[in-house]
Amino acid sequence: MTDLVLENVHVRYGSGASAHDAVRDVSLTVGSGRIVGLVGESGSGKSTLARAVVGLHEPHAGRILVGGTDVVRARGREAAIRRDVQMVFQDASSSLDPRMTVGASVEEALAVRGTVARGRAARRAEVARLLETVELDPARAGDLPSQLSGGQRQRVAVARALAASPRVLLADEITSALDVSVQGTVLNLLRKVQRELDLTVLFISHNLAVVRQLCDEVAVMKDGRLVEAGPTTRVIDAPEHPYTRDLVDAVPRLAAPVDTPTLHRGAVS
Ligand SMILES: Nc1ncnc2c1ncn2[C@@H]1O[C@H](COP(=O)(O)OP(=O)(O)OP(=O)(O)O)[C@@H](O)[C@H]1O
Repeated sequence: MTDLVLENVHVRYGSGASAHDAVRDVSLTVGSGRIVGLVGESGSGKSTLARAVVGLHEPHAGRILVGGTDVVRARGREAAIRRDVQMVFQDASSSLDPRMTVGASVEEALAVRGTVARGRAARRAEVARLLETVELDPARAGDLPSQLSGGQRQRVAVARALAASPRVLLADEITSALDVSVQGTVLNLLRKVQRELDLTVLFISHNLAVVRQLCDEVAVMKDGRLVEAGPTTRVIDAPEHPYTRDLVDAVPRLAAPVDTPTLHRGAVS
C-alpha cells in the first residue's frame, strides 16, 4: 500500500529577479492504488510537479511523501525509495536510445535500478516477462526503436519504468504524441498494469475525456496552483472553480457523458 502525498510543494526556477515559481503551495494526495488525473492549461506547472516527485527538480519548499517516506530527504541515500517512483514521458522516441535494441533498453533499466542482478539468463527472462506485461511480443527484443510504431515505443517506455518494480507511476501526457487510433490501446495498457500491479498513478493529461474515463479523481492546476480537486465525476460534471468550468466547457462532448470508443472502462483488454 503506497500513497503519494504532496504537502505545500513549491518549485522555483531560477533565482533572484529571474525567479519563477512554477508550482506554488500544492497539496495533493494520490491514494494507494488510485489513478488521479492532473489537468490544466499548458504552462500551469503539471510537468514541473511530476518532475519534482521523481527528483528531476528539487522542490523549493514542501514535502513529497511516498508511502510515508519523505523522498526529497531520502533521495541519494536510499535507492529503493528512488525506484519506488517511476515516470513515463510524452515522447518515447526521445527517452529511448535509438541505437539500443528494445531488449537492451529494458535490460539497462533492470541493471541500473538493480532489480535483477543474477546473471544474463535471469535478466533476459525478466526482459521477456516485462515485454509480455506491456503486450509486446518478446521476439521484438532485438528490434531497434525505429522498427516499432509510436504506440509500441511507448509500451517499451512503460516496460522500462516497470523494470524498477515501482509502486507509484507518473504518466506525463503519455498518449499525446500518438495517433488517436493507438491512444486507447496504450491507455488500456496503463489501466491493465495499474490494476495488476496495484500501482498508484498520477496521470497528467490535456484530454479531459480520457481523464473522465480513466481517473478516480482529478486535480486542476492553474498558474502553478491547485484550484480544484475531487472525484472525477464531481469535478467534471459540477465544477466549482470558474477555471475548471472553462476547461470543461471547452470540450463540448463532456457536457453529456460518452464512451471513449477505444477505452474500455469495465473489461481490461
Ligand atoms: N527548465 C525550466 N526552466 C525555467 N522555467 C521552466 C522550465 N520548465 C518549465 N518552466 C516554466 O514553468 C512553468 C510550468 O511549466 P510546466 O512544463 O511544468 O507546465 P505544464 O503544465 O506541464 O505545461 P505543458 O502542459 O505544456 O507540458 C511554465 O511557465 C514554464 O515556462
